[in-house]
Amino acid sequence: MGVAVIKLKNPPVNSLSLEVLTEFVISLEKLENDKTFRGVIVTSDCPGIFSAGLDLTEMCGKSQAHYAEYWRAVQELWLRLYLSNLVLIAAINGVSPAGGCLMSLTCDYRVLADNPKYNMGLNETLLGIVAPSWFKDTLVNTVGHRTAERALQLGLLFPPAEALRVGMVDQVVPEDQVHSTALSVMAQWLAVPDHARQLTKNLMRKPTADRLVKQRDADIQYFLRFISRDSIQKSLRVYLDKLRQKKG
Ligand SMILES: CCCCCC/C=C/CC(=O)SCCNC(=O)CCNC(=O)[C@H](O)C(C)(C)COP(=O)(O)OP(=O)(O)OC[C@H]1O[C@@H](n2cnc3c(N)ncnc32)[C@H](O)[C@@H]1OP(=O)(O)O
Repeated sequence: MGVAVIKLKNPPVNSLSLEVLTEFVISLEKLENDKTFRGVIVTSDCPGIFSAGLDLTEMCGKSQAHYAEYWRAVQELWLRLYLSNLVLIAAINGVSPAGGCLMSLTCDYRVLADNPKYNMGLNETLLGIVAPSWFKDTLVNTVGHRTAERALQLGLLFPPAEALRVGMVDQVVPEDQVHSTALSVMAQWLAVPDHARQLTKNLMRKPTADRLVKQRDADIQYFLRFISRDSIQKSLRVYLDKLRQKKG
């Protein structure tokens, strides 16, 4: 039925490095241009981890030019996913904090494996950083304003039952059924004529996407100022050190 599977593979945690973002955009572009494909299942090849989100090492101790290039790539992937003409279904087979969660929120439907470890949410505040307005918009459009406000301020990571309750995911299923469920949901979405579904998706999402499109450069400048602050760099370093020391 013309369904591709994109399996994120950047061990150990599928962090969204510049290379991963760039490759993802290229893969999507190819699929969008190949009329034999009408849908994509986005999933992970890393056991227990859908994606650890943006690659913190790309945002720490690098040059301004690097931060700008990185942030443009983050914007690009979000825009491509959010406005994709393809049906996108996230088969979430692992934990998905921050950018990992965002990626799934851009999809049309989310199936999450029922494992209490597989938390998801936008936890940026816990790192001492702030989710950009378009991250916030994506969450608000999915779970509503009040739930998003509380989740964003507290940096909440929701276990599967909670994620389902607040509408962050559409279905929670046993781990071994995530892929088959995504496939059967895909069949349902593909039963709708493409042009009508695509125009409707665009109608729902374009106003949100346009807000970023109209101010992409300003958004990059804001990111540069924010990420270059000593206090933010320090917060990121402390957070990364904590992650690294966990093993020791
Ligand atoms: C104005 C605009 C402001 C911009 C704001 C930008 C917004 C940010 C969005 C983001 O996505 S920030 C990233 C947020 N991500 C997280 O908080 C997740 C952090 N990671 C974890 O919680 C855990 O690693 C995990 C995903 C639950 C997996 O746990 P596990 O025990 O399996 O693995 P670890 O031992 O913790 O990690 C292995 C290895 O990977 C490194 N690592 C983990 N996450 C990241 C990451 N996001 N980026 C880069 N590297 C990461 C971790 O340090 C370990 O490294 P080594 O010790 O092996 O060197």
